[in-house]
Amino acid sequence: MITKSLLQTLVPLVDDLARELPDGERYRRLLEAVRALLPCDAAALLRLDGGWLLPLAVDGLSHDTLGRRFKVSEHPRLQQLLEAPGPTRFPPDSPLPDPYDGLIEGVQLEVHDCMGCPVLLGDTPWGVLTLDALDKERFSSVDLADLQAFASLAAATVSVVQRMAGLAQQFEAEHARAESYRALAEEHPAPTLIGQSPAHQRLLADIATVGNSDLTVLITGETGVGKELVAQALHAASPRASRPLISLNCAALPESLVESELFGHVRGAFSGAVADRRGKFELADGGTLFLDEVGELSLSVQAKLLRVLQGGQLQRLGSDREHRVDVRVIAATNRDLAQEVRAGRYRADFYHRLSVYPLPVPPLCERGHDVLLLAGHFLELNRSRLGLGSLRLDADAQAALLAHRWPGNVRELEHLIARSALKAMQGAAPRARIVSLTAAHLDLGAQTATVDMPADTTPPVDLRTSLDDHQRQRIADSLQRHQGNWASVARELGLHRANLVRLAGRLGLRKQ
Ligand SMILES: Nc1ncnc2c1ncn2[C@@H]1O[C@H](COP(=O)(O)OP(=O)(O)OP(=O)(O)O)[C@@H](O)[C@H]1O
Repeated sequence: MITKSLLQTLVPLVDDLARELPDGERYRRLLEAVRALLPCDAAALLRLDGGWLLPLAVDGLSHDTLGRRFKVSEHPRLQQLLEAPGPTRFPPDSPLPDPYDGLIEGVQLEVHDCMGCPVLLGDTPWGVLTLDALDKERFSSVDLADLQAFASLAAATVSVVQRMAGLAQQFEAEHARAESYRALAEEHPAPTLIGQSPAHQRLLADIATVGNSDLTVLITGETGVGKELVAQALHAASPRASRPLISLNCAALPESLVESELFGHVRGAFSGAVADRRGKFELADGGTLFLDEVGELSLSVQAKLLRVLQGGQLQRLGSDREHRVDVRVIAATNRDLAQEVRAGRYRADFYHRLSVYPLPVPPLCERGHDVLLLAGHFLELNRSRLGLGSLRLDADAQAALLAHRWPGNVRELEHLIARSALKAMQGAAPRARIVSLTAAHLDLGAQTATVDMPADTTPPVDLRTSLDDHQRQRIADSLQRHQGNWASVARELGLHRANLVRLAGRLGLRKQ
């Protein structure tokens, strides 16, 4: 039976359906209403994507939950909710692990009462609505029909969002992915750029604007900010999405090989060329070519590339035949190419040809609380990899993550979480269901303090010199820890090996 209070809560939400509201706000209001009416400590709305459930909105759960991606096959409660025809309440003594154990805001406790309902668009599962409480009998008086009413409203909200965005095609694609989620034993969720900060929103808007064009894009940004993921997102947003995205890391190959990798070669073009081979340009025909670390190309390769970009024609090494290619180029660099041009190390014409649409990716320290969402994403990956029930952040760990400057950006965070998860697991009680990461596991204090509070007891030094000193010290310390293994040092510091080697050369730690 529909009660008066249910009606009073639902009517404003029905009104919302006909109003212009940001998508996030719609979902937030829905969950707020769920929490106002049903006696839960947390509620979440998750969207199905292949074999994964992605939280779209959470209320009462720690902020990092929004960045987590839950693999359905690893979370039996979510799987059961998704497959049920209607609402399910789990028995309070159910032995099944709860995906939100340890994630209820502000407490480290396990969830004790849990219910949820599939959200269906037509007959197709679109996602789930979940409710959790910290004590055992909280939901005993809840009428499952109330939960069903909210799930139906969630479905209506989703339909409105999709129609308003004119996403008919995406709607079809999502249906296809949702339909076959059991068949999709995917190891990783489709790559998504995680974040909600204003800087991140601007990046997404830029991707949407230029993605749907054939313009050449130059993605810039510090090491580890996610330039490669941005390139993938640009390709996915383009009319070439169903065609190949071919990548070449320009820093990883010596000059002679870069040319043959890019343009291909014919048999006998050089010793070792035992057969004709197509280059990346030909492989990317009709699609996109991603040139990573494009700042590392030599002047002579830049000249050859420029000719292909201008004329759309190339010759394989050792051949005089011309091949016509239709390729969109996306390039990325962490160098300041304008500065490289001024220093005579980069061709001005090539630089201008590449940067038709310059796309800067903001450093992590400018993305506010996105660091927690990203931490949540990496925590869930590590939870799964280590076979843990739950991997959560203590409040002091969250504060430490927010205070750190992240010179190695998202990659540094990714490696830090992997390292700290291992430490936390080793320190936890055997077979602990919830493992908590503390600030001590993250061990960021000294680094954060050093960056935040430069010592002022010594005579003043310019910023460049003090930065160099700091970097020299960190690399030297890490080298000692890893017995001189440069690959391990690069991993620890969140740098590409080639960039680390170059930096170490400049700092006098290694012969150039
Ligand atoms: N917004 C994001 N959401 C999820 N994962 C991200 C995001 N940004 C970066 N990552 C992850 O961080 C790691 C580093 O990202 P990526 O390799 O794209 O950085 P990059 O800028 O290309 O680095 P480099 O300059 O060193 O080549 C990858 O594992 C990537 O998946």
